[in-house]
Amino acid sequence: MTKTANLSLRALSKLFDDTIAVRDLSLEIPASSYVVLLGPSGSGKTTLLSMLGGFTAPTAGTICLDDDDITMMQPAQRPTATVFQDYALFPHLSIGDNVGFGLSVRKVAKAEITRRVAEALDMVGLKGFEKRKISEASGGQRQRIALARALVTDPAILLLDEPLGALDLNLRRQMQDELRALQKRERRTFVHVTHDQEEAMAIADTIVIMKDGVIEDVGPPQQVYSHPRSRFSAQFMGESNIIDAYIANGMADTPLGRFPVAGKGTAGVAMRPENLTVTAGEGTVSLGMAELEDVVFQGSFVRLSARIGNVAIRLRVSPADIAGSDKTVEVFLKPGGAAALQS
Ligand SMILES: Nc1ncnc2c1ncn2[C@@H]1O[C@H](COP(=O)(O)OP(=O)(O)OP(=O)(O)O)[C@@H](O)[C@H]1O
Repeated sequence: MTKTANLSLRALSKLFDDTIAVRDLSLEIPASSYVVLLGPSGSGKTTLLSMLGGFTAPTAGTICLDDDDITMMQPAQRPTATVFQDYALFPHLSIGDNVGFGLSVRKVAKAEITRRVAEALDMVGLKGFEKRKISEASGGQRQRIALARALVTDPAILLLDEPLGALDLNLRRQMQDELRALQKRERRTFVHVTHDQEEAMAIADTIVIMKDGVIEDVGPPQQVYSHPRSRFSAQFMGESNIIDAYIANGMADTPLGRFPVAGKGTAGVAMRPENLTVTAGEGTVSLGMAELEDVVFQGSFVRLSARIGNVAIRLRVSPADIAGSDKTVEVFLKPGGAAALQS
């Protein structure tokens, strides 16, 4: 059985000279979960991952695995393994020797290394590849070899720093599915850094959105997407219409009228383009007449840019919905389509 443990980050901070890379960050990561750290460049994702892996010492705060404080433990001593963005494979060693490297360094017996390398290669779909050369491996295979090399040490926590950054889009999607399936099968915790919000939504159990070294939003993909905590989170997770509002008792008064909102914020309202429509239906609320400014066909859907008075909005509708419509359309909010923002 795979070892697995709850990870607790408590008031973690990291200062580099006068830069605060991570600021008083606390987070509970339950055992066996897939966590994705998402955020723009410079938001502190890599620094946080590096503190989890033991490569960067926190300036303050603690990292605990269940009841063990591992904050100051050396990388090789802690039950973590890291897959680096560039994979850091040794080109002159065989695939098997690359995967077994960490075990040889730890002086594990040869027969056991052979067995565990075979197991790790099997986990990533490269059974029997031990003797092949790294130079013969494709981009996707290199990615899997790097994964196997991390998994061979039997880590409770696997840390992945932009693991799919070097792959083209199709392979990236395939590897996203494989990573998620591997994590579910192995039941280890994966902490995966990316700045790609689609990747985060495709694989995470929990998305942690970072900005300026702090957690801006956290939760399951559906929640972070449909009920973003802040304007930044709403915009970072894809297109969103954000409007000012006075919110009380689940109702928002806005320049587009009064309608129900979900969530407990008071700082504004976010509406995803797919939650606005040009056809009335059960439970829809009219937001008024809009002037269409741009119509872009994208195959299965159409993107509309429009203006209701002086409020610019974006909609995503089905091609049939706007067939034959003229420059002016009535815009409706779908039920549950507006989320209240906390900041
Ligand atoms: N070794 C270092 N020395 C000085 N400043 C650093 C160091 N490492 C990171 N920083 C700074 O800390 C902040 C956070 O950087 P970090 O690399 O953790 O962000 P990131 O979210 O991983 O960004 P990216 O997506 O570009 O990798 C940035 O302002 C960065 O310049």
